[in-house]
Amino acid sequence: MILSELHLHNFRNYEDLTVHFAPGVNVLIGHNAQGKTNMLEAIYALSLTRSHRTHNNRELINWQHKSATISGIVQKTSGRVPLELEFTSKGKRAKVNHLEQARLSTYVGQLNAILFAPEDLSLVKGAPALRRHFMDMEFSQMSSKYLYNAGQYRTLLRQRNKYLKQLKYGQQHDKVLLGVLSDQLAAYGAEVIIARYQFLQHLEKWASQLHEKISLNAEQLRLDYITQLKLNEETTVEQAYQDLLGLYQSHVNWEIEKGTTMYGPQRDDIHFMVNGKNVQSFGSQGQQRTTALSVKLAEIDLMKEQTGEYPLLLLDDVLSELDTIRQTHLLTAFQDKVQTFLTTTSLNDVARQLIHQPKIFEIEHGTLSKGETQ
Ligand SMILES: Nc1ncnc2c1ncn2[C@@H]1O[C@H](COP(=O)(O)OP(=O)(O)OP(=O)(O)O)[C@@H](O)[C@H]1O
Repeated sequence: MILSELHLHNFRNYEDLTVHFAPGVNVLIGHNAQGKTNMLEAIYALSLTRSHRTHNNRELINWQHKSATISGIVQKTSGRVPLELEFTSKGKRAKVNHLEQARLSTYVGQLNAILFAPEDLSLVKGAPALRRHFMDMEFSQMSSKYLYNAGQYRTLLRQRNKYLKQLKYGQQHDKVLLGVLSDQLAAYGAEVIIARYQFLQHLEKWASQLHEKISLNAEQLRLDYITQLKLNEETTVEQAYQDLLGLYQSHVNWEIEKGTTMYGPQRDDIHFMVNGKNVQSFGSQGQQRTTALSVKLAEIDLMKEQTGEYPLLLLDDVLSELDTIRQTHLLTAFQDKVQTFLTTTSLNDVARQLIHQPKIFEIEHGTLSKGETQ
């Protein structure tokens, strides 16, 4: 898919902007704090209805105004789809083909984008919450069912945790309601766990091929989904539900003592195994980077496999962080198939010879000089 045009109105430091992108590589160049990341953030938000760097929508609205709009035209094999998102202090509204969507889960998936920023290099060595967030963001784009189940799970988890705290401090005594919450939580939790397990298996298939290439055939990558349930390829959602419910039922007193939910997908993790060893604990920094890169790039193939369309690739200032082999991989593997947006402060950081006919935009104080094809 291709984002052919983007309009920003009072989004961050952009007051009014219309930009036409090239189907190939778009380079956004500018000094620090001019609006390069803001533009990638706008594209990412148009895809997922939320920013990759803040949960607070208010931050997306220009300081002088009360609402912000991002809109754009997506070209897919099935046709042209206009998308629009409006952020106000009260919330957000999403439109597909000019029709407002009652549920965000019917909006997400219209435009798919993979964002790769320097902080993604810590996908491997960072905290487990980062990897869970990664799974949620990526799998939600591929499956509205996953998006819905994960959202329901989060809401119920908050309710159950609150209730467990009330039981702990004697503000509630009735365990029947806890049983009801446990049952519902186990049902959504099982859906999330099984979907993550299955998506990770597909992701592993693509990531291991890429990892082998980038490491020049020296390394084999495996992705292990770490969960409290015992899973195999035959495990059904129903079995996972029974197992998770069983854990809640048999540890009810411990959970009340802790005042929080101790079981479920909010405790899961991914282990990245390189040549059989966990690269988080035993890998060099280079191996961790290669792993993060392979996994991120693998999502492109996975999305194509799951949705029939290549996503957009958003590269926020990552080229300067990668050595020549990894840069070459990043730029050569996908640029003829995938519309790419990359930000940089200087073209010296970009191996220009690797990019075929980039369209270059200079960004200064939230305005854009006309894009030129080089
Ligand atoms: N809500 C907002 N309203 C107006 N301006 C904003 C808002 N949020 C951020 N900005 C401005 O946007 C600019 C930052 O833009 P951005 O994060 O895109 O920088 P960048 O060009 O990617 O720079 P770097 O190369 O340092 O990452 C800053 O000048 C900041 O003051």
